[in-house]
This record gives sequence, C-alpha cells and structure tokens, in this order.
Amino acid sequence: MNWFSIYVLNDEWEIGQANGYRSMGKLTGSLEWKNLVRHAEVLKRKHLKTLFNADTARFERFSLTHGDLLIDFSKQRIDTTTLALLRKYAEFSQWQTWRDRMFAGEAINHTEGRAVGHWRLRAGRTAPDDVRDVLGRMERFCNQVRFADWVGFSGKPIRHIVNIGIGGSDLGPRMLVEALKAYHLKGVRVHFVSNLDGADLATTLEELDAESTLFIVASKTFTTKETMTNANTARNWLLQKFSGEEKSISRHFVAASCNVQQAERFGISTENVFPFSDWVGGRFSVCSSVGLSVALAIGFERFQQFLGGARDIDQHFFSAPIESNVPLTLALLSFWNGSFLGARSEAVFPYSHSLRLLPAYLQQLEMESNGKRIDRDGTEVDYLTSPIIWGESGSNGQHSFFQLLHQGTELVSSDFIVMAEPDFSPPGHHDGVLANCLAQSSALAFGKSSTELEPEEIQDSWGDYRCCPGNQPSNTLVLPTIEPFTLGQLVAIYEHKTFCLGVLWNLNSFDQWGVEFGKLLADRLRPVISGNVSPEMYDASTRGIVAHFSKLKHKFIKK
Ligand SMILES: O=P(O)(O)OC[C@H]1O[C@](O)(CO)[C@@H](O)[C@@H]1O
Repeated sequence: MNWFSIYVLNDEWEIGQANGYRSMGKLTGSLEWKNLVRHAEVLKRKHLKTLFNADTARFERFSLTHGDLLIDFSKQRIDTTTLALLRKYAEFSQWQTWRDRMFAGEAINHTEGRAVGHWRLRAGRTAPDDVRDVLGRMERFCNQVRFADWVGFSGKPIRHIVNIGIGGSDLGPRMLVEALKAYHLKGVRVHFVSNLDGADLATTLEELDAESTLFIVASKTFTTKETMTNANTARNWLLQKFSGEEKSISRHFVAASCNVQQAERFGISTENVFPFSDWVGGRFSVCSSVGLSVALAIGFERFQQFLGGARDIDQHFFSAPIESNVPLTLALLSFWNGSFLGARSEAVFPYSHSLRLLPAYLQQLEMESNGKRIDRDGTEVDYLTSPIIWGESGSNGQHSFFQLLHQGTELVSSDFIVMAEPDFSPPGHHDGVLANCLAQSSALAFGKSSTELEPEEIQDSWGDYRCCPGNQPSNTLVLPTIEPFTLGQLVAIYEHKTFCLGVLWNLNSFDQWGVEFGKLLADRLRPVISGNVSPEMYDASTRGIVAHFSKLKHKFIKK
C-alpha cells in the first residue's frame, strides 16, 4: 500500500467511521456533561424574550466589566442554572490546573513536546531575558528606520515595509496594522503579502521603489512554501534593481523567525534576524517579533502599549475567579452554544471598519486551534468541537448575510464588538454605528412576532414573511476606543478563550497536524503539475483535473 492509499482511500477507516465505533467518552459520560444536556432541553424551549421579561436584573447578572471593557452576555440563551452548571463543568475539566500548567511553562502542547508561552512575550519586566533582548533590538531597529539611521543600500530612507508571511505570520500583524491606522507614523507605509498566487506579490511590488523598501520575512519555521516563494521572488526583484549586488540584501531584508540559521542561509545577516522561541505558536505569535511590522507602523512605544493591554488580560485570566474571568466565561458560552444548543457557527461582527480583519484573524486562532477530533488522551471525540468562525464588519454584513441570521434556519451565536468612541471622527457617523450594532443584537435576540407587526405591515398578506423568530444569541463587547492597549486586551481575551475551549473539549489547541497533511500533499503534487511525474497513482478526480489543466495550458500557449 502506498502513502496515498493509506491517507485517502483506506476503506476500513471509512467503515469504522460509518459504524460509529466511538464509545461514550469521559466527557460526555460525565455527570457534569449530562446535566448540561438535560438543562439544554429546558433552555431550548425558552425564548430570550421570556428570559428578559422574567428577570429585570438580567443585564447586571449576565455582564462583566474589566477596567473600561464591558462584556454583555445577557443576550445568551442562559439562566443562572446554566452558568452554575457550566462552571461546575469547567471545574470538572480542571481548567485552573491547565491554566496553571500553561503559566508554569509545562509542555502542555504534548504532541510537539512544547510549552505554550505566548503570554511570556508581554510579561514586561518579568519576561525571559531573551524576550527582553529581542524587544530591545526591535525598539532600536524601529527607531533607526523611523529616524533614517537605517537606510537602504543606496542611502535612501525606508518608506515601504513589506511583511511577507502567511497564517499566524500574517493575519495578526495585518489585522493590527489595519486596525491602528489612526496611529500610523507619517512617512512609512506597511504592506502585506501572503498568497502563493503571484498576483499578491506582483501587484504589491508594482507600487514600490526598491531603494526605499524593506522586506520583513515573517515565518516561524522559515520553510513555509508560500512565504519562501514570495521571499525569493522579492529577493530576485531587489537584486535586479541593484544589478545583482548581494550586499543589498542585508539592507532590505530582515526576518522574524525561530529558524535563525535558515534565515541566514537566505542571506539575512544574524543581526537582522529577530528571533522567537518555539514555545510561541504561529497563531499566537503577534506579540513576538512577528509584530515587527506593527511596531514599525505605529512606533515602538505604542507597540509596548499593545503588549501592555495583552499583559493586563494575562494577569486577569491568571488571577480572576471563575465568576468574573472574562476569557473563561466567553469560552463557556461558546461551549454551551456549540455542544449543547447545537450552534455550528459563531460570527464575529466588529462594528468598526478598522477592525474588519478581526474575523479572519480569529478564524485561524480558533479553528486551527480547536478544529480537532482526537482528544488529549488519543481518543476520538463524540462531541462537536470548534464552531465555524466567520464574520464581517458591521454595518456591511447587515446588507449581505444578516437576512439568514434574522429569518434563516441556522442557530448562530454572534460577538458584536463596538467602540464607545470612534478612531476616526467625521461628524454624524458614530452614533449611527452604535445604533446599528444595538439594533442588530436586539433584533436577533427578540425578533418580531405577528402581534408586533406595525399596522401598515398587516394591511397586505405578507405578515408571516415579515416575522422574525429571534432567539439568536450574542455577546456584545464594548471597548472604549480603538487604541494599542485595548487591542492588546482584545487579542489576549480571544487567545485565552481559545485555550479554555481546548481545555473544555480536552483538546491540545497548539498543534495543527491537519494543515501539515495538506502541505505534504501539495509538495507531492507539484511535480505532477509540472509534468515531471505521472498522475497515475492519484484518484480519478485529481487525474481528470490535471489533464484538464494541461489541455488549457496548451490552448493558452497557442494563443
Ligand atoms: O510562520 P510559518 O512557519 O511560516 O507558518 C505559517 C503558518 O502555517 C501554519 O503552520 C499552518 O497554517 C500556521 O500555524 C502558521 O501560522
């Protein structure tokens, strides 16, 4: 049997799945889980409208504050018993022990034998020496670029920064650079290139002048195909502009990576590599040197404020009791919606244009972490794990997919994220943003029954079409405004929420073997696509598509 049949066409494996060989696991068989199942049957029959009518203190009971942050979860389909049962389950899952093990530096990423230390990156004075050393180097570097002490090979100041990376080496810094536009330093523009499709790099390079461009190759491993292909093409582009002068590389390329040797092999000198340790997971790496593009965009001082916000939440997460612990509470609500109420997806709606890339960032953070089926004990789970995370900025989403939320058949829990004060303030916009955000979460929660139709709405016979069932749960997170500190808080809240969810589902949130499998297949298929290896060992679909590619290629060449 070759590798292909093992991975793709193993019939026995398929039959095993179909027959449902999974036994009732230690989680679903527990009293704590069963109590939640029973309780969910009661809550499924209750409408949010009823829950609100029955309890005038619902907002006070089901909201948390942390500093200026407000987390309102009163529009979740819960009551006090739900929270009590969820907290009992959290204790059963030993969330505190796992949290303490993470903070003690234990190798809780057991399949890779690694500790989980992204929180150390923002530990301030108590951070490890190597972390503080790299931060010090980043600070010097940012100031050199900013004040033109660092110049390009021909002596021109740096005006364009291009972050080349993908996944965690792209989504976090890209989201933050976009979100913090109000804080960008004058005179420098930051670009992001991630896609293997050459259109991404080519269209970015079109805008740039090599003499004033600095590339950051951001890659934990420094082996990721997309990143290395883009970095090599950018390197060739630069060399062409400098007539093949290799010395130009060290003035125009720096790296953020764990793999210093590989970066050196690429031509980046050691002093231009900003390293981090392998206990930082890719999707948890925005507080490492992977955030260099952010620091260059907003200045190092503000980058420190961002780290300070994340540190503030680390301290809260580490010390707050179960009742007031924000990341744990968000995780418990997500766990409740997915595992007990049957919500298969969770939407994120930042009512902020600047934060529009947050859903994409959270998609990787949550789905790559908890999109798993084998638990920490090596057993296949008998419950649903990570929901599908998706979203879009409000109010844009209202005019595309919100219809499905209001009147469709899917149960979806949403996170509305909104700022009390705007980051940009042309008059007459922000009150509308706040009103829309609140209107949507209310409409989703309470809906509109036939008795609530306006008189003019019952004139015709379309009343049923106008009714909205409501009962769609949501959280609303209110931030004072978009600034580095609050974004640091937001990032850390979701990081720890993700970690807690992994604990509740008994998963290791820090590996990603599924993604590795996809990479392996792509590598093996490459020579087939180039025509150097026959596709004969592949399935009929792959063979058929490869044949069609080559037919079209020839047609295109003929033209
Ligand atoms: O930073 P690297 O090593 O280039 O990896 C990029 C991304 O690839 C993954 O390994 C898989 O998508 C992510 O976890 C990671 O963020």
